[in-house]
Amino acid sequence: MTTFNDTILKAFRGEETDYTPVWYMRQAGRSQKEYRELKKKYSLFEITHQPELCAYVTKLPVDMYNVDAAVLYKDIMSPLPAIGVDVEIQSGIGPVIENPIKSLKDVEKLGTIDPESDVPYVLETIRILTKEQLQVPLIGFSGAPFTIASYMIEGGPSKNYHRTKALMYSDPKAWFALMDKLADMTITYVNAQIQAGAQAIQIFDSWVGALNVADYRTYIKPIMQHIFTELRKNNVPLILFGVGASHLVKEWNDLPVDVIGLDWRLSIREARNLDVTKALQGNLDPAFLLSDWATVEKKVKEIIDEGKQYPSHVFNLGHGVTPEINPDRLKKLTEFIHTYSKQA
Ligand SMILES: O=C(O)CCc1c2[nH]c(c1CC(=O)O)Cc1[nH]c(c(CC(=O)O)c1CCC(=O)O)Cc1[nH]c(c(CC(=O)O)c1CCC(=O)O)Cc1[nH]c(c(CCC(=O)O)c1CC(=O)O)C2
Repeated sequence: MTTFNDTILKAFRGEETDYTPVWYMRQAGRSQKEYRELKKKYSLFEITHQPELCAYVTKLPVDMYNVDAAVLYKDIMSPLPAIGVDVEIQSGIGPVIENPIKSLKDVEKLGTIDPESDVPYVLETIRILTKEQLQVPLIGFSGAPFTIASYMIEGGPSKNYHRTKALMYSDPKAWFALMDKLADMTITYVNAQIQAGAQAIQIFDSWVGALNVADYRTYIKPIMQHIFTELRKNNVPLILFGVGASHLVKEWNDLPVDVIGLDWRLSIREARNLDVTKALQGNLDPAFLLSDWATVEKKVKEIIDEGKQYPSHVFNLGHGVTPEINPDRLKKLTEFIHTYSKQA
């Protein structure tokens, strides 16, 4: 019987580790053929509503790639039906919301989440994984208010978030009411994941990089401060991640988080030069995984070397695994990260 490997939790907490631990955003599903077979029969929501099946999908990459953590298979949209938002994931489009938020009146109609009755299957999946199946930590997650709000206001994926920003600028009352509702949802939902057994949490603020620093401070930072202050009471590591948000990393560094997740736009060295003091996670551009192996190796060594000069770094991609990435590549990459970082 193998023993529980908590290396990644140490790294999340800023402690030094024997090697650089690694997990990949969107490591579950996507490129795996076992998952694609399942997807012929079931939708994302159908999988996540069946705890045994969802646990299987979550654990698959841990077994296949030997990564140092599992990340729960579900979407950032998963808790929305509980607060009264009709969301559907449409193939080729992404999440689609029929009745977008337009005003304070719409915000006031939103309800609250009661995880034990609204999403019992999420909690059951976590229990199965952490009590029975995993020998590595399970990372739970939630979307952050800006990113979730962008889908709720735009009605689906967006390129420029114009409707979202227009509501934010023109109707602060509606905006802050929406932020408060989503902050409450996030806190309640994440607390329940932790109580069920999740050992670390990533908050995806994937699209907040669309805001400038001044607007981040006015419209978002106080809400994020509140969320992380509440979540911190659980004493599990907290990771904050966003895409195209290099200009915000100094703001993030002020928040009570343990780890900052970088995409590929800012190197680990550059982040340190900006006086970012938190543990860092990242940041191989997923595009490298479609390159020849020598090119991958060179870049990965560079990232590990930069991370090694500071006490803690968790390897990850700069954003999620894309469906066309060959699973063998992820297996080889994980092996290389483990071996090289032990020697470096
Ligand atoms: O697959 C896509 O990314 C396209 C559709 C899309 C989804 N959520 C979405 C998007 C992007 C958008 O349209 O804005 C919207 C979405 N989901 C998510 C994020 C956060 C992020 O990645 O920055 C975002 C926003 C940013 C982004 O698109 O990358 C997070 C997410 N979705 C999902 C997971 C779980 C997982 O992959 O294990 C996770 C998070 C955990 C992790 O990183 O591992 C799962 C998910 N969401 C979704 C799908 C496709 C399901 C289907 O086609 O039936 C799937 C499953 C799959 O990839 O096979 C739908």
